[in-house]
Amino acid sequence: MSNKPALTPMMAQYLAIKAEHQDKLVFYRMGDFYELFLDDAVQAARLLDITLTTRGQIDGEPIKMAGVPHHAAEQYLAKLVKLGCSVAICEQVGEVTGKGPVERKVVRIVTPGTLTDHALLEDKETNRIAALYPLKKQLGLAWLSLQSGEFKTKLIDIAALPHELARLQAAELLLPDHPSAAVLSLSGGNITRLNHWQFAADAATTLIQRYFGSQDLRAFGLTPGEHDAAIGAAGALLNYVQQTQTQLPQHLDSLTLETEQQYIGMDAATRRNLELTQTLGGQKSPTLFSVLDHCQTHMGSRLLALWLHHPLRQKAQIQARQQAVSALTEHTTAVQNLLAEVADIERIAARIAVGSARPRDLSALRDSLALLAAFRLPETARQSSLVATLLDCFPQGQAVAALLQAAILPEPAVWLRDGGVINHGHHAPLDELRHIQNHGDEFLLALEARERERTGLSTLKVEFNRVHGFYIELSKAQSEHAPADYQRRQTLKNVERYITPELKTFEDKVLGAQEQALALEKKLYDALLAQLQAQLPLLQQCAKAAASLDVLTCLAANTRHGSHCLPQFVDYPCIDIDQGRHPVVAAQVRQFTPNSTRLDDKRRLMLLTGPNMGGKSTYMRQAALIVLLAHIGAPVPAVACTLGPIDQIFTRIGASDDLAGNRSTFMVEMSETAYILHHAGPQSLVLMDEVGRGTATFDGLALAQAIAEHLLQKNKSFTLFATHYFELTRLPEQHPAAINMHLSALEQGQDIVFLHHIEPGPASKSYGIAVAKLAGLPARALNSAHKHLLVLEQQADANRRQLDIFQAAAGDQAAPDANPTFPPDLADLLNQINPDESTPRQAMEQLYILQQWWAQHQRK
Ligand SMILES: Nc1ncnc2c1ncn2[C@@H]1O[C@H](COP(=O)(O)OP(=O)(O)OP(=O)(O)O)[C@@H](O)[C@H]1O
Repeated sequence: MSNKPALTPMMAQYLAIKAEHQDKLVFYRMGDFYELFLDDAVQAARLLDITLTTRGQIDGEPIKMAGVPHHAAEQYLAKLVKLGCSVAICEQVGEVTGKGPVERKVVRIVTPGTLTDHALLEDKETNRIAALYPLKKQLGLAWLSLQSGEFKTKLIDIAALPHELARLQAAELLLPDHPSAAVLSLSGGNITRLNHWQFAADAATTLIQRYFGSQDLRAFGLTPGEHDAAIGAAGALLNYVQQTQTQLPQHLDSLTLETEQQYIGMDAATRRNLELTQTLGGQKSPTLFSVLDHCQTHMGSRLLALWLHHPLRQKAQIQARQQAVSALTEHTTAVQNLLAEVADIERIAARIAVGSARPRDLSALRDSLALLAAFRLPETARQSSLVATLLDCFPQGQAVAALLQAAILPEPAVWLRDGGVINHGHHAPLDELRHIQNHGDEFLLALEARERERTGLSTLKVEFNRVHGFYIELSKAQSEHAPADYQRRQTLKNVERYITPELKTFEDKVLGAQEQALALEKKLYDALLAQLQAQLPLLQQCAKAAASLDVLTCLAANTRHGSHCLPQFVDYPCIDIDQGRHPVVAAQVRQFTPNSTRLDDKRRLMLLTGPNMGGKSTYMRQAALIVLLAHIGAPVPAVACTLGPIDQIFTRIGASDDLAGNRSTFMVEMSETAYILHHAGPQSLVLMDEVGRGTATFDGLALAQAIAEHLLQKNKSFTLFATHYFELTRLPEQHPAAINMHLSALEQGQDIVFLHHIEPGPASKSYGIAVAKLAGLPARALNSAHKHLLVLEQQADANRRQLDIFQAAAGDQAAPDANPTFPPDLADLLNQINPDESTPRQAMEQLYILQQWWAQHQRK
């Protein structure tokens, strides 16, 4: 017989629950605490910095334990989820019987991608969960947001995976636990592996059809066989949500199949380089989003961020937004004043869907819906059919507002457990319980008066004591006249005490009133949530309409700062920006110099030169940001703007090491460039900033030239190509679709003044030392640099003169003589070259000469 002490029933219960949630931390509810045991306790104590204690023993070992108070659990959950942990919340669900532990059940699993509590979410960010499913040659990607109800799926190319993930920024990624997933080579992020059968297309089809009550997936644009990987990924997501939320929330949008034609494509590097919602340094501002976001609601801000990452390609959709922006321009103040009072209906709806909405959520929802329903704009605003459609959603919220007005107190308590949430007059039994609690004295006085009158006994009193509760008291003398319905409760020396059925009922009511009222409020509240759950589609529609109105109004209001225009879209190839400004840099400098950008079928590549700090990067990004803004329907910072069809934006800007990915600066630069050369087309906008500078001068120059030529000849994309290689400015001589432009600067003595103005032709100088002076290089170092420069220039002149001797013989480098004559001795030729002191251009020329010398001597 084993002499090990048996597990306590509670520990046995805990271990059984833990066995089903091995990969999660289990928060096990005990009274006012969530307790964690064993390894969970050790991990939580470390991650949350909470005390680790012990309690009881298993196999002679003390059981490690750590706990967090129930009322503060959210902040601990937030921390754990941020660290990538998933937590199973195990609540007491049974009655306390005194026999064995109370029944407990996991009621919810909190994972990074399925959060709905607002304490756990960033206000302005959309929390998404995604699933990936490689199946044969397909790769399915599905994603959903439990806050917004967004639910989408698509088939993607494996090469596009990093870019899709950069776009979605999913908080959690589901993958099948199957060798086929190894091809995805994902690193970082919160990855949850599921049994691969959870991705099976058949089961997924049934689940999706059941959820949406549809007969067929074709309604969603999904064809079995053709889209199996996308269907499987979507099914795995639904299944996971069902498991973690214990039931499927009813508010998911109908599943949509996303196609490549919908949005302008941007790879991960482009989203990063354009600093749409995050700076290159990882901060939240200054970014395009931070500068634009004057939305009044958090749901508006989230939608704006979504739009920035999803520029539209369909002209009709963009123009509908443009018309809405124009129609709202006159009404921005009225709309913004309204929206400033509107709560985050989208997130409240999500909390209603999962049953976790709090009383203050419902009062905020009530007030917001009522405000929206009462809102009117003049007819002129409704000339935009989009604005009219959005405004027409709001009156539909009136019925829910009325329901909540009737059901919820004007200012309900924060917590349902405290009571004081359900309105007076909503439910008669609750009113009565509250009346008893609040008006017990009045009842007793009235009862006393009534009984005295009925019995005619002058000593009759209604009293209360802790031991005997309520009673009617009569003097000994009058007690013999007590009515028949008086039941004796206590006999004292001079008095008799009685109870009546009415007083007994009252006593039961008063003593239990508070408890009963709380229980009743909870029941009524749950019933109200169930009623609201039936209205979720309507709530989400109102939320989406309010968010869209918020973004469109924000875009309209932004035009007040400096001149903006609504771009015109044409069907021929062109990017024509008149006097454009960089929306973020312009908001930061005192005076911004506007610049125009003109590219068309005949001018496809602009070679940009100019001093460091001259504004090349700003100019290039400005063009991309204006194109992007134009495609979300926003007014752009320019005097005029005409755009032909654009399908993708690519950027190769700046150099950064990807040490985690084991790629050097140059490797990153070249793999990003390779991606562009493989994917850019004639409708793409490509920004290339100083490509080639990450390697030796000759290699860099040669690569830069080859890349520019590839873009001109093969990709035929619209390209802005900034470079410090002056040799490249010869490109337009061979390629008429290339043009030279430069950012101008003025020299004043040893100083430089940047004009930041774009002008035709190549730059004449690089002004590196003047910029170094601006950067604060010590005077001594600057002087020394000047001297070195002088020597280098003199040597270069000398070299040039020597080269000129060759050139006299060799002819023009651009059009080499077919039969130049050279000195017979190679040593002579080589002696005249000083590699340390040659400029890249001279070095190239020298190479040409050597090559020709060699060719000539081969022939001899
Ligand atoms: N059009 C403009 N008007 C006013 N200020 C500008 C303009 N363009 C750029 N600037 C200012 O000049 C700074 C440098 O610009 P930018 O980084 O674009 O130069 P660059 O030519 O790319 O430099 P480098 O070659 O060193 O990368 C910006 O941070 C901004 O403050």
